[in-house]
Amino acid sequence: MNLNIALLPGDGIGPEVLDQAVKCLQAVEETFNHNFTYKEASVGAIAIDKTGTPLPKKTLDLCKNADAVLFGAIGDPKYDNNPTVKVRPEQGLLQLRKELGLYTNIRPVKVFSTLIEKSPLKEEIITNTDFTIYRELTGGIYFGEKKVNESGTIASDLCEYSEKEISRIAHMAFKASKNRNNKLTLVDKANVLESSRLWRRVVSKIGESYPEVLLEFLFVDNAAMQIILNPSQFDVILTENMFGDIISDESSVIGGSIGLLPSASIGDERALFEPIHGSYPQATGKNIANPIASILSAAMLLEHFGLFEEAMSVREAVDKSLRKGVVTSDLDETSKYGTDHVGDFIADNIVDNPDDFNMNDENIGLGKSTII
Ligand SMILES: NC(=O)c1ccc[n+]([C@@H]2O[C@H](COP(=O)([O-])OP(=O)(O)OC[C@H]3O[C@@H](n4cnc5c(N)ncnc54)[C@H](O)[C@@H]3O)[C@@H](O)[C@H]2O)c1
Ligand SMILES: CC(C)[C@H](C(=O)O)[C@@H](O)C(=O)O
Ligand SMILES: [Mg+2]
Repeated sequence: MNLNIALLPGDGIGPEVLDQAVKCLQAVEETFNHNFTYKEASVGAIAIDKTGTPLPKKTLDLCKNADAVLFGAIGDPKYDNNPTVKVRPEQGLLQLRKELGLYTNIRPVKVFSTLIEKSPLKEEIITNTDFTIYRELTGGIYFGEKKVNESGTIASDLCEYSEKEISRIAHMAFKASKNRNNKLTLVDKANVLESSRLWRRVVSKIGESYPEVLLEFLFVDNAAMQIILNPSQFDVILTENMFGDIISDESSVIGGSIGLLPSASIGDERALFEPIHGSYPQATGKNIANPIASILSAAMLLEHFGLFEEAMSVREAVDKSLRKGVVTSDLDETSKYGTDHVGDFIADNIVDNPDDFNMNDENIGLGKSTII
């Protein structure tokens, strides 16, 4: 298959982890005889430094003309620590999501059996954790009208949703539940927020067309607790933009490190793949960031284009690195391996062995296809 992939390394550890994902895609190309082309462009703080804007037109055009975007991370302390600054790196990512119409963000959460003892939670709580968060990505409080009064003493962010915005991701989430364990949990704050009540009405109505899927509702404050108390009760979680952002970082704790969690952002025409973590500025240039979230995001990219064996070969290589202890220091304080060692190991272990592939192998961390 020919694929034209836009690479947006971004800031902080973004370039380091993205390099490892590209190495793995190149290994897939060689092993499975595909032809991917990569074109790189700047985004985030580095783009502001170069051009004054976090999403230069050149970058947006590259993404629009690509089959898919592979994204590193954005963000820089010089903006994080300055609330008065007007142009921010994060605006680049938000604008990109909006411009590409990436309304569904899929964040799979699963525990690798080899890492159970790395989790701060007890084994009996986290065993069998396997759920996917469907986070709405182009609406809600992130994109509503923002206001500050003249004296700068009152500020507001509007949280607005339309029926259309809710229904398009709801269908995606119901279909995903059908392919998994037929359970969908809508996480909201319908006891307080009008927008959440609209979510409940729209999702309940759509649920009538998916009678095999058990639809449950959970307030977000309770959900935050349940995810830690009893994560195996969840199958697919559907939620709005900001709640999804927060509960996905929380969920990453279950598996032992946020450096393991990938994501896919899907629209009707375009798709972008990125780790859920940020630019982890403290680690920039130190070769210590975990590249697995980025590598698994590349695996989700492969699945998106129907390259399931290829994606599985990447997942198996990731699993092997975990089993052999070729991991970064977030997973093993005594580890002598850096970001690039882990990336090299995984890329070197990408092999075409579909006969050995076994979905039920408990060593396979993210065994199931995560994208419908
Ligand atoms: N999608 C994105 O690009 C994205 C996501 C979140 C935050 N951000 C931005 O990143 C910057 C830093 O934000 P933050 O510190 O709140 O979040 P962060 O995700 O960058 O880091 C939080 C903590 O998670 C851990 N971590 C993150 N990535 C890791 C990796 N690959 N390997 C090992 N450990 C890892 C580290 O302990 C780190 O201190 C901010 O500017 C923020 O706006 C960007
Ligand atoms: C950087 C920020 C805009 C982004 C978000 O809040 O969506 C990040 O936290 C994420 O989870 O991708
Ligand atoms: Mg986030």
